[in-house]
Amino acid sequence: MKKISNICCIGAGYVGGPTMSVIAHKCPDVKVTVVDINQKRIDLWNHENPDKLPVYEPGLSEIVFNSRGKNLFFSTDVDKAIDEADMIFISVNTPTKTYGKGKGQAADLKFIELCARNIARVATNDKIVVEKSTLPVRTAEAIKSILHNTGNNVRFEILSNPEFLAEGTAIEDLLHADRVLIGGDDTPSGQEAKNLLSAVYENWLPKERILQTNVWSSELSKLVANAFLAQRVSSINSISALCERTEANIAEVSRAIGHDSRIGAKFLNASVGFGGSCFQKDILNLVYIAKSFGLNEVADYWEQVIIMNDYQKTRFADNIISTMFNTVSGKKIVFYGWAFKKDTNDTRESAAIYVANLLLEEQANIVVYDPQVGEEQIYSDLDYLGTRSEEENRKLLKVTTDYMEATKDAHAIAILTEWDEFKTYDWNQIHDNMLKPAFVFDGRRMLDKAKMQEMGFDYYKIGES
Ligand SMILES: NC(=O)c1ccc[n+]([C@@H]2O[C@H](COP(=O)([O-])OP(=O)(O)OC[C@H]3O[C@@H](n4cnc5c(N)ncnc54)[C@H](O)[C@@H]3O)[C@@H](O)[C@H]2O)c1
Ligand SMILES: O=c1ccn([C@@H]2O[C@H](COP(=O)(O)OP(=O)(O)O[C@H]3O[C@H](CO)[C@@H](O)[C@H](O)[C@H]3O)[C@@H](O)[C@H]2O)c(=O)[nH]1
Repeated sequence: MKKISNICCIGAGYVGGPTMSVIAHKCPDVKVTVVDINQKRIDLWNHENPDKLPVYEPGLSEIVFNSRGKNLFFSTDVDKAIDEADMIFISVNTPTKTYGKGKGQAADLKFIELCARNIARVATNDKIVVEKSTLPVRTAEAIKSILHNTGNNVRFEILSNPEFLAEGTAIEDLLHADRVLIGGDDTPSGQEAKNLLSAVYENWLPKERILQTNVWSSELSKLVANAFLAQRVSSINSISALCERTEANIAEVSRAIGHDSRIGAKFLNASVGFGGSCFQKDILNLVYIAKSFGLNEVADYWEQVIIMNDYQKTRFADNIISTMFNTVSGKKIVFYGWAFKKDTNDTRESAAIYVANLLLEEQANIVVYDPQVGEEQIYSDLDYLGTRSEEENRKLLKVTTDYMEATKDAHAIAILTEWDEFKTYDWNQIHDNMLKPAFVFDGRRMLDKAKMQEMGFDYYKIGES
């Protein structure tokens, strides 16, 4: 095999869709087919209206519409795409297990195993199988074992190529990746496979940004990268609590420490807590792996990152309750934002869900506005927690598409996502609309405190007293 000409990706989600679209865009000679068992998702990827794509990412629809039907295809015919491909990416979900051994911590690998078995069943010629999903260290071992025991003389080379894109900036991150990590065996065929995958990325990235390692280092590095990033957020959030008691200002502290080139300025924004489908899941996975090797101190060390994040979400909700005279029962609280960060429609593990849940426990009436997240998703997030009946959730929480109307007779506004548009609102009018005192709880540190106070708001910003 001299060059890859046919790629299949199993899993058309937040990673598979954007990643393969960029590969197709940058490698016009390679046919890329993204497959999924979810017919609805595939139909949306094939939709004629760019606003209907299942993933919202700035710049994504342009790239999809450029290549779709030429060398980029979305399909539910998984077997056909596997059969035709010389390189198969596995990009399916690997959520935290909700049952059995490792429940609540270990990664659920059932979707990965199904993919491996599917490939083993269908493949008739040699394939390179690439783990794109985030996986516990040594998962490639299990995939290898399934693939190598088919008895049909097909040779498989397994590579680990974890994805580092962040949602909201996926296209930028893919086009200008800091690094691409490729883990594979040091055998001649392993080396050849690593080089073939590297050649795909070299179509748009400088070679020195493509790092090759063994499979296990690659698998583990993905978990460690997320753990380090999340740890920074938890670290700064822990200090935000201290700032609120001491008249120190978290923005000034972040700036002061971030100027130290050894610390660096990124990922030091205090917030209502990190969300997203990855940070918590991957740290829990790291904790589980450490425990399974008897490394309890290592496990405890990383678990603290999650404990601090939970504390930050609870602290935010508690502060709303105590500031509003220790009761929010029957009070209208408007949520600006539900997504776990701006520029995405993804709500997985969003802090908003947990803050809402805590306030609903206190019988608050919540009205949610998010520019990209719809009613169905918001109720499904809440119902999933199972805290109260579906009827009760719909009675206590409403979803709106009118951010201004929502503020009429509201007691408070809580900012949960840092959507840029919130800065452009007519906050004077919002103040007029609200009951007084008009509370704003800024969980994303978006607005100018002095101006908000001048307008008459009772304004609370994370990390400032
Ligand atoms: N979301 C991110 O920003 C991000 C970034 C880096 C890495 N990751 C990792 O990438 C992986 C995928 O994440 P995601 O956010 O894209 O998940 P996702 O849930 O959005 O998409 C996964 C897709 O895989 C499909 N699928 C599951 N089993 C299948 C099977 N047997 N055959 C065909 N399709 C199947 C599902 O229907 C779903 O559409 C995870 O391991 C995640 O940890 C995610
Ligand atoms: O200074 C910061 C930075 C981030 N966050 C929050 O942290 C969460 C995660 O943000 P981010 O990392 O930007 O988005 P993700 O899409 O979750 O991306 C992370 O998780 C992906 C999935 O594994 C990795 O590929 C990325 O490299 C990694 O950044 C969000 O809720 C952010 O609001 C903060 O509160 N403060």
